[in-house]
Amino acid sequence: MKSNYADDSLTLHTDLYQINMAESYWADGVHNRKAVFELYFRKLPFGNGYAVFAGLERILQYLEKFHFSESDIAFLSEELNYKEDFIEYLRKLTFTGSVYSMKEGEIVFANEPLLRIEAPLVEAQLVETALLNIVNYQTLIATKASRIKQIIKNESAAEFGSRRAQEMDAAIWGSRAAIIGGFDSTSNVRAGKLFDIPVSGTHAHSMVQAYRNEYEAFHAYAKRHKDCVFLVDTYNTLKSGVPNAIRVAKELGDKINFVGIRLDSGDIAFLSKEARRMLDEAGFQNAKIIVSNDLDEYTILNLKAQGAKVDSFGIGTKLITAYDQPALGAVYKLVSIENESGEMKDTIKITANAEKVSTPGLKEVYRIVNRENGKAEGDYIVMADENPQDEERIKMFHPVHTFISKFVTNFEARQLHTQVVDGGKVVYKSPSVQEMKQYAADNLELLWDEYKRSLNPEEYPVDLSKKCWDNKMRNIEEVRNMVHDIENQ
Ligand SMILES: Nc1ncnc2c1ncn2[C@@H]1O[C@H](COP(=O)(O)OP(=O)(O)OP(=O)(O)O)[C@@H](O)[C@H]1O
Ligand SMILES: O=P(O)(O)OC[C@H]1O[C@H](OP(=O)(O)OP(=O)(O)O)[C@H](O)[C@@H]1O
Ligand SMILES: O=C(O)c1cccnc1
Repeated sequence: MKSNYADDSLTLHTDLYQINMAESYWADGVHNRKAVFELYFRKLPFGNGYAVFAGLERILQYLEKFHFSESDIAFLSEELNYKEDFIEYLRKLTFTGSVYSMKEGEIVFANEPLLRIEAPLVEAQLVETALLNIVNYQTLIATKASRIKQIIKNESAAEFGSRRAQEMDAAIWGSRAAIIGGFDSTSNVRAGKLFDIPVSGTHAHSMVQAYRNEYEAFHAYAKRHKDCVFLVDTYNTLKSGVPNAIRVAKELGDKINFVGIRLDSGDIAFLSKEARRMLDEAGFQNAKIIVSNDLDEYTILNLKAQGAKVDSFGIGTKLITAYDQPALGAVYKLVSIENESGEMKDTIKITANAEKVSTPGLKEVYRIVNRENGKAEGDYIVMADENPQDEERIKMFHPVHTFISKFVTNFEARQLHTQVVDGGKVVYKSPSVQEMKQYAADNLELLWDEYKRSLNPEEYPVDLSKKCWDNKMRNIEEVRNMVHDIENQ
């Protein structure tokens, strides 16, 4: 590493092109035009029917501290040769905009804004990379954790992934995201300290190997630890590990709290059933069986189908690396910008793929909850000056296949965005991580089971209001006309 900069900041944690665009905006005098960007993803990960939003707390920390430090400025000026006048401008730059966001733990879907940034163009542009980086990872892991927990259901889930995470930041923030998604504990001690989340752990094969003798190793562990989980698969699970665990537990009696055993290899279904029988026969009906070894929602579902006797699952690699889908693919799109006369004008990004066309304008997202059954009918995106709660009956229709529609009455429209930053000041206090976890669990209750199943879930409706849809069509038409005019020039 070149140097340990004492004043290193996260402000340069951006793509070079953001700074290049910032320079052009500034030189052209449009940098302070008010811009509105939305952050959203287009497709749910893992084939899941919903996602769990996470990342806001780190975004707030980042935005609050957003400024170019002396060493940042020196790098831009001396190494990247930005001109002095622009450098002087950057020196004083902070984030002065406003941010509206989903709460962490919110159940979210494709094509709805998770965050809305309203800020001077240059500021909103410069923060894009970091915001996407944070939300893409944390939301992905919270979603994977929730998906796994949906299969686990009542048994406990421990996050064991630090050694396999994509470096240290991912381990720490991934542990936190796992708890938000429904996990009960993490093995990462620093995550426990930073986020006040439960830490849990057993011991590794190395301890048994170090003593060579399994029985002695368990004894040594029990000498210093009241709560004991013995890892029983170092030599032979059923012939040595489980008998040694039982022997030590019997010998030490009340001196320890024999929590149980951990299985980490072999046929977990078979071994767990046999181990359960042996523990029960020895009088340890309350001893728990913890299992680990490359687990994910698929293996866990399969183990359950085989009647495996498991009380707790330890899950590392496949959770923390989002093994089967390593990127969420959230994007950050400009939806409205101030023109030279100070009016806000919608902007749109068009592609040949109808699903990828952005939805222009300043918008709000509501969750439409049926008052009769307490279940969500879908999410409803409206223009900012609309309030669905003022209406008696709303028509919800699919934004691409518009013939798919339904009328909803007797509903509650819950606004999903909260203002979290106002004029550069953070105005939101993050709840505890445990509260976020509870919030996610409570909000999952709003969904019919059909949206929550892990295989081929039903598509949850995320619809546009008529006004929002008309506005989108008008913008598409305007762009078409513009392209047509250029073609005919
Ligand atoms: N009964 C089972 N049904 C389905 N999958 C299982 C079952 N038991 C174990 N598995 C899974 O099979 C995969 C392969 O386990 P494998 O047998 O290769 O591990 P191992 O060789 O015993 O242990 P190690 O990790 O030390 O190599 C793991 O993901 C494990 O969780
Ligand atoms: O399997 P994961 O879901 O990633 O969970 C974490 C794994 O980390 C530990 O073993 P380690 O990887 O150190 O060695 P092992 O694979 O040889 O058991 C532990 O015993 C788990 O198997
Ligand atoms: O505590 C454990 O058993 C543990 C922690 C991290 C990785 N594997 C296992």
